[in-house]
This record gives sequence, C-alpha cells and structure tokens, in this order.
Amino acid sequence: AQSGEVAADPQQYDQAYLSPVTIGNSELMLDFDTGSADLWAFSNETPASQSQGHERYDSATGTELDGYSWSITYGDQSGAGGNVYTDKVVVGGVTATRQAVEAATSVSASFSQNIDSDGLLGLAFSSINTVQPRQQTTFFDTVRPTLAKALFTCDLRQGDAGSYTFGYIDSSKYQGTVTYVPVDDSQGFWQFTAGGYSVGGDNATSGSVGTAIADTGTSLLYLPAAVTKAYYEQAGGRYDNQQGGYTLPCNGGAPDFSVAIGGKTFTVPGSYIAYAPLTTGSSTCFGGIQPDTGIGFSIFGDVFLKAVYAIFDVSQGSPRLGFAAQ
Ligand SMILES: O=C(NNC1=NCCC1)c1ccc(Br)cc1
Repeated sequence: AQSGEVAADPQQYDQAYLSPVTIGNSELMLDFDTGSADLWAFSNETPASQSQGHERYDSATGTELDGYSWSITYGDQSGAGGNVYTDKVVVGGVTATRQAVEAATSVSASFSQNIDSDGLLGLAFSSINTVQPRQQTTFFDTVRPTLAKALFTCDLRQGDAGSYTFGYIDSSKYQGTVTYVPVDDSQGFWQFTAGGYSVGGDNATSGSVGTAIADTGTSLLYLPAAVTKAYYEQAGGRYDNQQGGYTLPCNGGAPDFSVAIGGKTFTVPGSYIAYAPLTTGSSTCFGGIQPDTGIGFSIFGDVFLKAVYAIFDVSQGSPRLGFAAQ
C-alpha cells in the first residue's frame, strides 16, 4: 500500500501554499485545493504571453484524450481551461500511473501573475471535475484504492512550511484528540456544520456559524455577516468599501476567534486575522475574516486551516472531516 508526505510552502502572507509534484518528467509547484477537483498545469500549450516565469507541464510525455477539454472558474472569479492527457503523477512518493492531467491553453491574469504557482491539484470530490465529455478523477480518488488508509491530511502553518500526507495520519502533528464530523459531499465540497463561536474568549457571543466548507484553495475565513460584524466590533475594525472588506489595526491587539466543531472548540489566533498590511508599511491590515455574503455557506480557508490539523477521510464509507488543535 502507498503512503507519502509532501511539503506545503507558504507564499507571501500565506496567500496560498504550494507543493512539489512530478508530472511525467516535469517538476511543478501546485496549489493543493480541497475546494476544486481539477488537476491542471501551465503547459507547452499555454501561450508564452500568459506563462512567463512558470514551470510548464510538457504534454509530450502524456497520452492525449482526444476531443476532451476542461474549463474552470473559481470562487474568486479566476479561471483556466485547455486539453486533457493521462500521465504519471507523483506526490510525496505516492504514484498515480494514469492520472488525468489538464494542460492549460488559457489562464486568467491572476494565475499568470502568481509566478510561484504552476497550477492546481484539486482535492474536492471528483463529482465537480470539469473535464468533458467524460469527467475524470482527482489525484486522491485515482490513488485511493492503493493507499494504506483512504484519507489525506493537511497541516498548514502560519508563515512556515507545513505538509500534506496521503494514506496516513501523523499523530506528532497535533495535540490532544481528533474530533470527527460528518461531511455532506452532495455539492462536491468537504462540507460540514460549524457551531457556536466566541470572540476573544468571551463566551457571551451567541449564535452559530452553520454550513461551511474546508477549502485549502481559499486564503481567508469567510463567515456569516453577523458573526463577522460581531468580531470586528470587538477588534476595532471597520468595513472599508474601497478595500471591499473589513480592515483592522495591524498592531497585534486583534482578538482570537473560536468556533465549536463537533462539540470541540478550535481557536484562530488574532495574529492570523490581522492578515496583511493594506500596503507595505501600513499600520492598517486587511482582515483574515470576511463576510460570506452571497456565497451560500461559510468557507474555512487557510486562515482557519493553519490553526488546526485537518484529516480528509473517506475510509469509513461516508466521508468525514477530522480536526485537532495544532
Ligand atoms: O474556488 C474555490 N476554492 N479554490 C480556489 N479559489 C481560488 C483558486 C483556487 C472555492 C470553492 C468553493 C467556494 Br463556496 C468558493 C471558492
């Protein structure tokens, strides 16, 4: 049985985390994304005008799926599209011999401009893979029957290298016990229910967060508008229309944010929520918590995930998420 571990290296401000992947004989840095289900890369088929500074997948090593294509739009309105190959993909020693690899023929500006990222490796459910005419499986679904345990884990860290594992849980990476919650995969996401919250350890805050997804591909923590408003009232933040979100002082006084999941409380340090200065040297920071208005549910992105050890587990028949304090 296979198992393995790969580093997750943070970009500036932990905006995204990138992991090394070998596709054919190309070595690429991909953004592992539990919020989508396509494995795509900049390629020899991506226009030079869009791929300056990126490593590219050489599709010559692959077998083209004739007449197949893909096209994806992400929650932040970025997107890409192209052709489809099968090729050997290796992640931390775990090998998929015939993985669908989606070669980009077009990518949106934010992907071209982020030269650290050579593409994405989707880890949501294969039901939302965009390949036509026949949907393809994610890397995890492709290797799942060969894994020691049908699960992968995510250990993202603030400003430091973390890791993803496939096929095993590394109990040295968390403290205390793991709390498991059921996952509703009907929309293709790692969707769960979050409970009550508190700001700055003040257990007077009431209400509950509700339906949420665990999304490594989203940088911030998007919560219901009422919860977000309650947080910034205590944090001394304000909604800045020009910035299109809440901002707050960078000065280190931001309160912690705690949320109950499966009856256990998980805490995001205030320092994670003073996310990044509006511009270099500014004493005002963009907030790591923002309202989930219009999305339909909350998004537990990297700001939350780097405060926990997360286990994405399909070994029990029904999918489940495990969380433990880091
Ligand atoms: O696209 C999503 N996550 N991944 C990525 N974002 C940007 C690049 C990769 C996403 C998924 C579900 C919801 Br609801 C909102 C956003």
